[in-house]
Amino acid sequence: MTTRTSWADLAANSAAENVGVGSSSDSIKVAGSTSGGGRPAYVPPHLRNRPLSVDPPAPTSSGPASSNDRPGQGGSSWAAARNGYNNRSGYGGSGVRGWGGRSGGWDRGRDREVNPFGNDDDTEQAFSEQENIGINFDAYEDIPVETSGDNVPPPVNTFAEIDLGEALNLNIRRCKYVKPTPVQRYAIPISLAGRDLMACAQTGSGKTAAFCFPIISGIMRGPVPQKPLRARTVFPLALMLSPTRELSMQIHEEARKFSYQTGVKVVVAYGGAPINQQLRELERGVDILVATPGRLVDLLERARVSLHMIRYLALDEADRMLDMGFEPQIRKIVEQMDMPPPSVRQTMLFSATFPREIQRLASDFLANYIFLAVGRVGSSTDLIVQRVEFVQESDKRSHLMDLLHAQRANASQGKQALTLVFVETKKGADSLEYWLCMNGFPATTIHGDRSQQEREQALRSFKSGATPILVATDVAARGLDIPHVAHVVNFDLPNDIDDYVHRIGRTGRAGKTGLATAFFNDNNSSLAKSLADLMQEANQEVPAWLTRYAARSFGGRNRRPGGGRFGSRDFRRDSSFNRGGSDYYGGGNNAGGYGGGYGANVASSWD
Ligand SMILES: Nc1ncnc2c1ncn2[C@@H]1O[C@H](COP(=O)(O)OP(=O)(O)OP(=O)(O)O)[C@@H](O)[C@H]1O
Repeated sequence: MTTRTSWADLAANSAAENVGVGSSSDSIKVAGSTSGGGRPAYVPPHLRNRPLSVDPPAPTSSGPASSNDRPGQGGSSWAAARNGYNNRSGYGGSGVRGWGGRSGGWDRGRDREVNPFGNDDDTEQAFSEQENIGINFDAYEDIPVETSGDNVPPPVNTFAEIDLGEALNLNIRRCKYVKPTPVQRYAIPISLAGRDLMACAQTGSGKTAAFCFPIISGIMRGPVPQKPLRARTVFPLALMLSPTRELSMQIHEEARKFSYQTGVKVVVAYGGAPINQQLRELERGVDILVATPGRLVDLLERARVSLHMIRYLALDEADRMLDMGFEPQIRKIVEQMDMPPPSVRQTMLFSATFPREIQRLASDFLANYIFLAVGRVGSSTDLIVQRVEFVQESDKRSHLMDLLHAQRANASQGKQALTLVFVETKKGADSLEYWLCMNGFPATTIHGDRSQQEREQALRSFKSGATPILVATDVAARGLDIPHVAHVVNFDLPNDIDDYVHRIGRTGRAGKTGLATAFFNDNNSSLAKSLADLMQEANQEVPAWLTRYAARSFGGRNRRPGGGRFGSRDFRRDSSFNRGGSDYYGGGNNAGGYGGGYGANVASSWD
């Protein structure tokens, strides 16, 4: 067992970076709005945000306008993007429309667009010193990057190099994003060039913006959609799928910020919330639909949503979406409804982990795609200090209590960092929450047996610091971006190393440091090898007893073949794939390379 003193120091450091909770920060909202009542007609993006007059929008008269803002003009990067798009879709020819005045609101001014930055005022004041300003992106500077595929577009170093358009650039500034993260540097130019993408980058490294920016920009500049007239059916242009309700809500919130005053309308649909409210919101117009698979299938079966006009498909947490639980639903949505085929739409898959067998499945959804790995595929970021402690089942509670007491003792006055505790079962979550509360540690839970309202309330309460401990099952393991989580405790370790990677990734986000503690015992021996390997790769101290466990175990599901920095790289580069004329990817020999970027850290393609 490791010493407490060193843990306490770590906890204090991590907490010091993450303190500040106490404001009523609350970025998760219930979908939809009840205002409005009537059902206004769909207004395409190019007609929205225009003054009420029927005159065409005046071209910008001053300043270096981007091509996004000039009707009929295409900057070079956009020209490339549309070429890619037109090649695949045949939608071209109807003329790319420029963007006009951006005053006014939705629906020709009938409906005001709510400012998604408006509610953040408190949060801004409380956190502005700690958040995106001065983020330590230097931490990512020498991160290894690998790309493979045909003619990979070069990365950019700044947002200014990418012509995303004035309105989107303004929103990027409102978000206080000063420069792109490594995954954004590579993924955005690739997507803007119209290419399909399978991207793997570490937790908390900005993947959401990496797929949102090109989609929003693409819709703003795309041809005017000729949407079929079908009563009560809506035709989104982009679909973003994610595995959990809370993650879909979060993506929706982010996408709404990025698309504020661009005229691109984002709507979310997820289970557990009243469908009528979501239907009303959809009827008011939708360009980007963010959804969980189950609720989307429901909407498709009711013929309230058609995927016929989809130009962009993004799967967040793509490996999770294609594992056994979700794959049938995803196949139904992508292959058996009316979505255009891979060669017509543009598809982007993102995750921090991409097991080889899932890459193989995923390749069914992609056409001539580029594989991008930022950091080792499936690795954790070394911004997270990882500790593993040997704790018998019966000692777990008292051990957790010791950790929490140490953390409390080290917390700076009146300010408490957030702690996320992962357990295996829903019952276990409830019981641990009760016990913590009984012992003077305010806690709440999130798991699949709670109502959606309770889940949302729990997250709100945790985020605001009112209940600084959240006991969760894997429903909170992926994607959730909760500022100020200083400590993730794996009270029960997961069976799969990839789940461990996602869980600990709830801390140490966007350049900040974090701490992750795992309780290990004989029940977890099948995880020993992969855990020890992962920790070693992230330059963590591996306890001698864990190395002994690892030496004894055979790994099974969690064995990572290949080892090394790019142990789980693009599966198309496997020798078994390239032999025997596999039909997964036609052209292993003609793939172009990429030179440049991070110099020695960039692996060349198809080597
Ligand atoms: N260019 C940027 N500059 C500053 N902050 C950024 C930038 N891009 C993203 N962020 C912030 O980084 C945080 C993490 O981003 P995001 O949630 O997209 O990570 P992720 O890679 O999707 O993580 P996960 O794998 O856990 O889903 C968010 O708070 C986001 O606002």
